[in-house]
Amino acid sequence: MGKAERPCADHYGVRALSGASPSRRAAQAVDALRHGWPIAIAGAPVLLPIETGLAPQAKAARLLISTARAETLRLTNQREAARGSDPVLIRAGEPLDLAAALPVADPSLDLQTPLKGPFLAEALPWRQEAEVALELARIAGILPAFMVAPEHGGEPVALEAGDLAEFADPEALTIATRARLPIHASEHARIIAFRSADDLREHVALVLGEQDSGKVPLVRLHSECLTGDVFSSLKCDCGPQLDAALVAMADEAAQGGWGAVLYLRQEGRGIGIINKLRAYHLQDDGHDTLEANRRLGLPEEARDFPVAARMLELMGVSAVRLMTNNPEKVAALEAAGVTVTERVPHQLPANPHNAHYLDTKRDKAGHLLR
Ligand SMILES: Nc1nc2c(ncn2[C@@H]2O[C@H](COP(=O)(O)OP(=O)(O)OP(=O)(O)O)[C@@H](O)[C@H]2O)c(=O)[nH]1
Ligand SMILES: [Zn+2]
Repeated sequence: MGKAERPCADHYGVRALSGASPSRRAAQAVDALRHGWPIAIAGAPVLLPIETGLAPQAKAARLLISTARAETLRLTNQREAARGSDPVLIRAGEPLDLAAALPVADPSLDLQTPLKGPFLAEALPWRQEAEVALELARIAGILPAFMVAPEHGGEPVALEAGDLAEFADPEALTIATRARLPIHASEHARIIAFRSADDLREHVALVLGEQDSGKVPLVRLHSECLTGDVFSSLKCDCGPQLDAALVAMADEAAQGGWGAVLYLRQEGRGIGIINKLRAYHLQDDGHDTLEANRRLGLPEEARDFPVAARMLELMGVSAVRLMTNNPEKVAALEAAGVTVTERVPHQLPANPHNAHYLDTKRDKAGHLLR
């Protein structure tokens, strides 16, 4: 990279960090990306998010995208990096503004907008920092694509690559409050709300039955699905699974046991509602649920199950009977120190709109579905 192209070259890699704690710096970086402001990860050039970028004068010849996106643009091949969410540095023939860079980031523009190529893939000496940048974009719910060292990109928020681990640390989670919550399945349900200082996603647990019964509870980890949970979307099985889990727990409570639904704010397997809806658009073009995430340059699975283990710990639960068809959930809870005494299958009837989705979960994601 030529020195003249680096704004603030004197500070490259040694940008002054604020006095904030590491997890707060990561939170500020997520906030910055969501707002369209640049970030500066120590050891890497300034990065401006292409989707949200608020810098009309910004221009850059280099862009940071994901492997999957680079494959679509025919800039790399699968052998170079196995995961679609791995970072790739590309260079355009001439500097691009944000409008010209957007089609590089957004697969929904593939057909309607010609790319300002040609692009060349370049060596990426700051790979770890680039991985952190793409992960911060995922957490912010934006497309994982950046202008690299843009001119006129604006004042960046500084952080270190290691700050992300502190931000994601489940130990930061605490119980914020509890309340009685009569629900359709049980008039005696209770709700517990959790939060952590920097990660703004607030998880909740719904508890049915008496915890002091001494029985191992029936537990369901339910990942947020706005479309399925609220609008009863037929594209997935989330809504019926949630309803059936609550009914099963009410039955359990009626028999002297108890159950808990942990409602995890990890919409779209962790990519956020907007990127999930982008994935739905790609699914309408024939891609399956995993390919669609990949084409967006996002992980196929980005949920954080250790946070669920932490919720159980805060509730005083060390062993569960887990309602799931997903062996990864069992493995993740056990890895985080929770004993899973039994996996309770949780399969609901398919419909014409979700049959292919369920087949993909069974055939490609290893879910134990018949
Ligand atoms: N990215 C993406 N997320 C989806 C899609 N369909 C459902 N989801 C999300 O997937 C999550 C539910 O995960 P599933 O894979 O259906 O089920 P699971 O929780 O892993 O497994 P079970 O415990 O067996 O139900 C929710 O966060 C949904 O929002 C999709 O097509 N794309
Ligand atoms: Zn769903």
